Amino acid sequence: MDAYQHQMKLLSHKLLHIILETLDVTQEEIDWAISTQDSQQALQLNSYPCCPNPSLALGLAPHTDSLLLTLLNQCGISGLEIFVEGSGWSQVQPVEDAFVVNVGDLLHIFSNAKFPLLSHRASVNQSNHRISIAYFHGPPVESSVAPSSKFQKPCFKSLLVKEYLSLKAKHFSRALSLIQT
Ligand SMILES: O=C(O)CCC(=O)C(=O)O
Ligand SMILES: [Fe+2]
Repeated sequence: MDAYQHQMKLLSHKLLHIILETLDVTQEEIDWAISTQDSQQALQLNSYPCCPNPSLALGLAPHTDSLLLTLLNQCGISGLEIFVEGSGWSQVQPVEDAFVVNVGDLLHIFSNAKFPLLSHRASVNQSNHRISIAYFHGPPVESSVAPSSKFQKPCFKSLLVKEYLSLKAKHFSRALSLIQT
């Protein structure tokens, strides 16, 4: 598990570098997102046992991920669903040797909403016990999050990362609207 987490950390740093370069942000901001000291990282193992009637149950309720970036491994069994405006919930089929990369709330804020969030959930199935592995990467909890300084009209207020996370814990999907300018 430690080796897996280490590889996820390296991959999330590489991806964030590429993503942030497209925003043309400052080196200081890149350091904030990727800084190795005090950055948040967590590996979450999700376990969804078989369910006799999947239409009556959900594995994981709809949500957006809170940190900057998530690397999700579906371990070969489908179950992840995303909400697409206009067409509703649709399944994300697992692709061999590939991860699902989710933009988290903090990256949405930092990109001044340029990178959209996708609400997602996990369904259960009758025949397979499903496991998924989510790796979450975020900046230090004591740092501040705000739209990058390159945006002249920030659409979110600045606040501490830990303040945003407690707003999210209390207000779930309404947290973002509470910090809109
Ligand atoms: O199990 C899945 O496919 C989704 C997991 C997830 O969204 C999460 O852990 O945040
Ligand atoms: Fe998630």
